[in-house]
Amino acid sequence: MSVHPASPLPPALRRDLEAIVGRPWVRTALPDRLAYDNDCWPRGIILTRGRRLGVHQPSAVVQPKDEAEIVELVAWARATGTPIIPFGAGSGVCGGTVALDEHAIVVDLKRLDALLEADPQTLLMRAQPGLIGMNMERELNARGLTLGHFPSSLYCSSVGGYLAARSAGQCSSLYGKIEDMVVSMRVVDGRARLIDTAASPTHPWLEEGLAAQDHPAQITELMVGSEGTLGLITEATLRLQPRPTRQLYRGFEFPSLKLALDAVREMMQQGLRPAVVRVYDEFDSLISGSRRRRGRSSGLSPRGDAHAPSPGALLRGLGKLASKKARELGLAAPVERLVDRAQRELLGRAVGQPLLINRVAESLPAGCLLIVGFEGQNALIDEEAAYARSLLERYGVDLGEAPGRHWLQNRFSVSYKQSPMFDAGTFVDTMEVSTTWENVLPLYQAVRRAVEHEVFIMAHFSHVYAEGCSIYFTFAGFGADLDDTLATYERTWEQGLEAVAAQGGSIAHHHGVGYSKAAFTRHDHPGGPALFADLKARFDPDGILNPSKVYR
Ligand SMILES: Cc1cc2nc3c(=O)[nH]c(=O)nc-3n(C[C@H](O)[C@H](O)[C@H](O)COP(=O)(O)OP(=O)(O)OC[C@H]3O[C@@H](n4cnc5c(N)ncnc54)[C@H](O)[C@@H]3O)c2cc1C
Repeated sequence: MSVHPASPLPPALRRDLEAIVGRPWVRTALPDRLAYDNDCWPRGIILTRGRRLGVHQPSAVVQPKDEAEIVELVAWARATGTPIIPFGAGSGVCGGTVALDEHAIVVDLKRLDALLEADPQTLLMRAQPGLIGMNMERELNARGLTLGHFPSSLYCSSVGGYLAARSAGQCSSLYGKIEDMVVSMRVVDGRARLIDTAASPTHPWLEEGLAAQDHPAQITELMVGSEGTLGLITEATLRLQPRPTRQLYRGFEFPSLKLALDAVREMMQQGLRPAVVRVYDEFDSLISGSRRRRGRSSGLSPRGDAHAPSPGALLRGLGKLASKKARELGLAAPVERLVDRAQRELLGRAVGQPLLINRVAESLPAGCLLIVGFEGQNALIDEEAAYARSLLERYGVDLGEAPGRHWLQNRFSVSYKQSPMFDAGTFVDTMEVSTTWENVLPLYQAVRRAVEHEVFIMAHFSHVYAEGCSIYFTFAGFGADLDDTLATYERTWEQGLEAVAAQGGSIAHHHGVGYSKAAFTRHDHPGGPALFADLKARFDPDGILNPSKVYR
């Protein structure tokens, strides 16, 4: 392991930065730079576990305290040609905050963490970008309010990060994605101009012949999802909701994935608005324990949110699969016991046999689990939930409230259990794509076929709309050594995203693009590169803001 300990930031530039934000808020020591070497991009985690450190370390980490300091920082970066990477909480999973140039500085916005206003009358709030989601929710809840935005990373992600990456929370079917919640923003662009998208007559855009005050919403639209490439978000005004007093969550089981998806599609197209809809494919359902029979539903234990399965869950699932297969093959009890004894060893190797396991999982006559939840203030919710229940029972079996309650209680608990898998030399990652209903199953199959030789893969379907839904693939794999693991990881992403593009799906739904998917964005928007170049010329003519992200 060799890491260059000294920052390449020249002393004179360091002094400039100290003059802007104060000495304690400029960090150039190796441990500080290594702390920002990666966000939650699994490729970076593979590198770290393989002791290959410092690949993407910035030259400095700077923490401004307010908008004025951010304006000064951007002006300084323009003058010195220094790339700037905005940083919220670093929970992004696409390498959106990694430094690709050793002179880049990270601008960490966590000191701007105030909830400035939350008005129960207008149901609007103003927040600074560094406010962590869970802290915000606690403050709002104390006032009887909620934003309604619950990404699984709620405890470790920020308001600015949500807006910059077009995030989606678990309750997006009711409350929308973050772009549906934002009213306006304050942004410092790459020319060091402060843009208030609620617009003022003296807006600098007027000089360029663009009447910003006539198009405030459009500027907000451009900035949401721009992932720090067009501006640093310094404040946002967002719509609030009264905190729900009623939460009705249930589980259902369907004989096939197709029937589960048909049921959900009909529910959405009839105009029902559940807060949460999550259909798990056969293997994910098996891991979730959906194979219990009706009437024993109190023992069900669907996983919380599935950013990635824990190694235990994955191995238990593989174990269930092996025993089930043994029973189906009519193996006598002693043989089954033998299978059991061999299981641990076999399961350890199973992750190395992705094609075999993927195909066995496909041949299972397993059912599919659905978690569906309704939230609100009054009896209308009871009626909507009852109507949904009768609709869903035409396709599948009601498992009662227990699976729904269990999911609700554990919805933030699973996502943090990936480390042991990386420690064991395997990797786990997720690929969230989206498409319209007629293409959901073909896209699901196309991606499975494309990567089934490389990794073990399963999926759930959430963030549903009248016209389609997102597919959230979880995959796990490993290689003989670090380089082999990286090669498997990269082949999986490339083959997976090529399959998504060829099948006409969108390569991202809510994790953003970052660096990892930037080479594929052109598939989603054929005219995109030219449009993006035009936007860069307007907002960031020197290309200092988060270079090589979103498009490359
Ligand atoms: C366990 C886990 C679960 C997750 N679950 C979900 C989920 O359910 N839904 C979901 O949508 N995502 C999820 N994510 C992904 C991630 O949490 C989101 O992308 C989130 O929006 C990132 O917020 P952050 O504050 O951590 O941003 P960061 O990772 O710090 O930054 C993300 C991007 O936004 C830019 N950026 C950050 N702040 C600003 C700013 N103020 N101005 C301009 N640009 C900025 C960065 O440069 C970067 O490009 C999950 C991640 C993990 C690790």
